[in-house]
Amino acid sequence: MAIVATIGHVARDFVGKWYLVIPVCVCLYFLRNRYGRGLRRIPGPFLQSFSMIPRAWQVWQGNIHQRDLEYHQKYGKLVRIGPRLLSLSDVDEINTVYGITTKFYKSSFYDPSTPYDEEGIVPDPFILKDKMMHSRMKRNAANAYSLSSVLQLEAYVDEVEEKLFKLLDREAENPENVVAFDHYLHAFAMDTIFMISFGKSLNILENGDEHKVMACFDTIMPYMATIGQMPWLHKFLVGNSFMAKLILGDMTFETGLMKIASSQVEGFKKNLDQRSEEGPCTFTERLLLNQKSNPDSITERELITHALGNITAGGDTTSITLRSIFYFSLRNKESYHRLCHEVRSNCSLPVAYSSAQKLPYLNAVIKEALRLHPPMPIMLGRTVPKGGAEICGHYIREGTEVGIPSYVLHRDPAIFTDPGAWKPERWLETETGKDRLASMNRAFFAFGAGPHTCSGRHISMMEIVKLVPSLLLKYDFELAFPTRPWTFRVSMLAPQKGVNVTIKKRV
Ligand code: HEM
Repeated sequence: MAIVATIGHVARDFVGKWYLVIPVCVCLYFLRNRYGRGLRRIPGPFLQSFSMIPRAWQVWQGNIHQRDLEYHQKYGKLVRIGPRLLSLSDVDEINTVYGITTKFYKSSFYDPSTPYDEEGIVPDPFILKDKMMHSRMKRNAANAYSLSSVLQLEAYVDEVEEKLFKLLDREAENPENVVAFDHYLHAFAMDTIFMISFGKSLNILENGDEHKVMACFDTIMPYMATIGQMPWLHKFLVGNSFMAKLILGDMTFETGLMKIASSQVEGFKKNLDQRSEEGPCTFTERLLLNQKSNPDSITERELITHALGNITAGGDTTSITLRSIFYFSLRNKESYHRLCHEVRSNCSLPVAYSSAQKLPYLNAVIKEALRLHPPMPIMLGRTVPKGGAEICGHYIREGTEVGIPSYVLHRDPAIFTDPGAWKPERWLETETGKDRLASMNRAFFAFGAGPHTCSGRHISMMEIVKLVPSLLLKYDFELAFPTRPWTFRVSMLAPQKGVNVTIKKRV
């Protein structure tokens, strides 16, 4: 009786203090987050287990790669970084989370990256949670990304390279000129990927960003990464057409870009009879040929989605890698000279992919650039499937989000000795040994892994393997401000600024 009376008193007091209802509910919600998600025993920063707000704020600040690295150094391989969010840095768990047969699926982190059109969600493989649909789409475009198709795209890359060389020749007229190389490499990569995909350059190199493609990515990437931490907010922001206009203004590149893309596709369709599988074919023509031989395999909407997806996924990532290659090797003179020596003794202009791809040190430099500064350094979120899963010796409930940040995994000192240092030679079997190289390759995560692994990696490698030797054959480079480090802000990607060089023409 006494207990009932006490409860009655508390309830009456509480009803009188109605203004406490909201704070009490919020506190209960935070406590449930902290203690009711089955992750209580997993170490991590204390505050972050109560709410996703601190994590979202950290991502917005742009240095989440550094924070995650510090957390893993302090707490170990498995860190709780949100109420239902775990960061993993364990090469042995790549297969569990990302492997070919895994049941883990893309988490809601990708929701703010989802494109919509008048028919609803655009089926972009990058964001698809539906595994059946994802594998169907990927299968039907696989030959367009294959190595043999990529070899047919070389001529398109050469055309954009010529434009770049003309501009750099002009810059080199005065060897004292400070050249914004980061911008040139970015414009080159955007023009090339559009050219490969649609057979026409965006011509950013010559005309600047008139379609606002780069500006749009610069705005949307931090949004995607930040709101990806609290994806339910997306429908009130860019997921809402009124708010999207307010936030993005006229920076939706899709209209201008779609116009060019659609007119190129119409042109290709008219001339498709003159094209054959043997090529040369642009990416879009290859998909149109697939459609012609099996009309049910790919719809027009999917075809455009694949091709426009290349622009979103392939322009910034490739230019980030190019910048890293030049920045790191120019800061390490010995490495730069070794690279120049290899290229200049084995290649001639115009550089063919088939010959340059055999250069061991060039390949090591590219891999080290992707290790030290992975273009997509953040955690690639996946949701634990029905029934839960065992990760790093812990049982993790279904619905929990987990993921590996490549920036952290690539700095695991147990796998990479002196992990913060630029050492391309670590990737040479002659200098590292077979076993160690195999374990490093297992931990190389710049392109992701499993069914969602990067579709365009061969395309990107072809561009890089052709361009870097061509530039080194034509010019001598030096950093304009050798003691001034580059800057970068991490969101979905990690685009750098401040890669300024001086250029001397050689040939
Ligand atoms: C150095 C350059 C590149 C890097 C480091 C890179 C990195 C990545 C990563 C990490 C993923 C996996 C994302 C995830 O699991 O959530 C991915 C997916 C993807 N990438 Fe790349 N990428 C590069 C270049 C390209 C290029 C040039 C293209 C297009 C031609 C491209 C097209 C794609 C596509 C379509 C996906 C989605 C694949 C899927 O989910 O099935 N990427 N990329």
